Amino acid sequence: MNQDELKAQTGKESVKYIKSGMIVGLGTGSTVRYMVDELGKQVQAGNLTNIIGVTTSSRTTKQAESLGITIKNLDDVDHIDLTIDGADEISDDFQGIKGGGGALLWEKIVANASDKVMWIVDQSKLVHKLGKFPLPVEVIPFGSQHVFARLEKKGYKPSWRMDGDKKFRTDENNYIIDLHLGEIDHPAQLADELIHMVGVVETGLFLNRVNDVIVGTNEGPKVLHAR
Ligand SMILES: O=C(CO)[C@H](O)[C@H](O)COP(=O)(O)O
Repeated sequence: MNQDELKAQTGKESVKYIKSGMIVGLGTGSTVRYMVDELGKQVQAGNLTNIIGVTTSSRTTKQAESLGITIKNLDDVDHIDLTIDGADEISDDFQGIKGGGGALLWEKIVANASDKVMWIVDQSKLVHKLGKFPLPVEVIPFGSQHVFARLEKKGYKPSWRMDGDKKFRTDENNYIIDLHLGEIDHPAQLADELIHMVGVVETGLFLNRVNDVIVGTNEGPKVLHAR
């Protein structure tokens, strides 16, 4: 199976964990698109009822609403039962890098409000150590060139996330700086250092945040329990 077929497999499989009446966090990305498509089908068929979705990006909101899934703002619900989201890398000890799609800030806020978090990935996302995938760091535009320079001085090999010939803008109108780090030996220490840099809003390091992972493999979907 190619990567896209594996993404479709895990996306579809994850909908089996959604039950009628649930408030569901809907992630962002190409794997999540398959999950939202399948959820839409189940809602339209009447197999899943009273589902409320809380989205992690304007892109997912648009897709979910077009399929007839009821969407509420995070502040209009008191909790989320289950959030299903993609990931860019997952290490042996279930730490993750997210934000390849630029939605890391809302994704982390939604994950924090969730009773359970499930990541859906194809097998290529499983790594021994994090860091091959560039680490996204969301920064506010004001003074961001100085943040960039500081990251460069630290040897973190930053690059601006681009959208054509303009800097990419997140749903909060911020920029993303991607760090090309190579293997990250101490992710918690790095997350702590980055979040304390003035101007940094959030990082794509998702540490101790996932409960279950569904991996799309050639032998079918595999469920891994993180905690
Ligand atoms: O974190 C994300 C978006 O901000 C995505 O979940 C992550 O980039 C994985 O995307 P895809 O399923 O397209 O590979």
